[in-house]
Amino acid sequence: MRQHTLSTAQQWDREDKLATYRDEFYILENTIYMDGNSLGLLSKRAERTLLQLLDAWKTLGIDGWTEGEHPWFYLSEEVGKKMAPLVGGNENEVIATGSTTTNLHQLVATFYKPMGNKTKILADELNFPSDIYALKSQLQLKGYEPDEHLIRVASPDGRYLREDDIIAAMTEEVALIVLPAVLYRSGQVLDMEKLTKAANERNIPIGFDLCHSVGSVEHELHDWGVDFAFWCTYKHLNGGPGSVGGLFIHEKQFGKAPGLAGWFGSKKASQFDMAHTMDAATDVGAYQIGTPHVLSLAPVIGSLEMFEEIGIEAIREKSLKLTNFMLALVEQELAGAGFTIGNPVDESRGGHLLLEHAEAARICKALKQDGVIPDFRAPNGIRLAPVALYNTFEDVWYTVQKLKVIMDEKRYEQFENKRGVVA
Ligand SMILES: Cc1ncc(COP(=O)(O)O)c(C=O)c1O
Ligand SMILES: Nc1ccccc1C(=O)C[C@H](N)C(=O)O
Repeated sequence: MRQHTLSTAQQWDREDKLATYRDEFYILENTIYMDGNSLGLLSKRAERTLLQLLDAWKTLGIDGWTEGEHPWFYLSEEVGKKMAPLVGGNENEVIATGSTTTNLHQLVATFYKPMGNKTKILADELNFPSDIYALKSQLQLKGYEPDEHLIRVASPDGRYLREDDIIAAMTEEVALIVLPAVLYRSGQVLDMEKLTKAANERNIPIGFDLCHSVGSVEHELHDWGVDFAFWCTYKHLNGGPGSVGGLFIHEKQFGKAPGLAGWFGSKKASQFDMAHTMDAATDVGAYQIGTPHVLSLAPVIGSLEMFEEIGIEAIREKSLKLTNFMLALVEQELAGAGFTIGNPVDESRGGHLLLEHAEAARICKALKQDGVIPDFRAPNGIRLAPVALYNTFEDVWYTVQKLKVIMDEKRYEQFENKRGVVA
């Protein structure tokens, strides 16, 4: 295998067509940031649009809803249109609203229609806990025992899921399917097209959690026939802590009454008629509930400009090159250090890698002390996400070099092998 050196990284940085975007971000001083899959960094454009919206509040007051550069009343739809290419949706199929978990509640409340023996929700045992909590509580609301009615497809190895196992679980009893697009730990990308085809053939509504895939991998939700999807904008989309989430509804489902109704789901023209009979929007807009969190949406406007300029294909291409490089370096520099690669080594992975190690919690602490920000996921995972928009190949090189020193010198031993509060 070809031996990589620092000059390989420098050469690739010189050739990188996206290199200039790094200057658009606030790069933390003396830090290599590898945690864009939990919280992406602030860009100057995101800061600009946040300040613009604050200024609209300052100078326009209530009229900010309909005036100014980004009138707040139409913002959720406008940002939705800008996200549509990232998920492969039509413009009227995507909206910026809510948060991942609240959107999932809305979607299950809308699409889960148990009838007769068809009462089960199909999920998987590796999904993010919040999704599982939401699904269980929705079952409970309908009077079903979650342990009996939530099917969680098993993983053969605790890392990956097999699409064929999921398809085999799509039985007559299943009323709804909710799956991740990219697994939050292993980074596996599920074959959404294949799963959707199988679900459509069985007439079971299927939806995906795109938290770890949006802004990092390509999707064709409309063409695949996916019924719904939901995601956050604070990871790969760099929208900031708690930024507003995203929601996709396939047009074949338009007209379905939202399970959780609220006045922002009304047609724009009739919302302020204040009638007690809701005149719901005819597209994805119907699934909004209340007043949008405008200031948490504001940074997303600026951030998405970059995605629009570059296109997701070029982002995915660089992301894969970065993670391929990191994988090659792990193999070259860290053999014998006790790491297990916990992500797919082929390209069926999203934008992050997972290194497993019994000492992972304290290795993460040692990395942080050395200026590299990873995140730890219990019980033994180190997630590293070199982000196409702002990380360099040199960042990847130094991350692995620092890890090598930490392992060679056992520098992690000065820390307790216990996780921090959030990472
Ligand atoms: C896959 C996945 N689903 C759901 C969530 C929960 O999202 P939120 O807290 O924005 O509702 C997260 C991360 O927090 C996640 O990674
Ligand atoms: N929302 C957060 C708030 C605080 C700290 C982390 C998060 C994350 O999003 C973690 C992420 N969902 C994960 O895949 O682990």
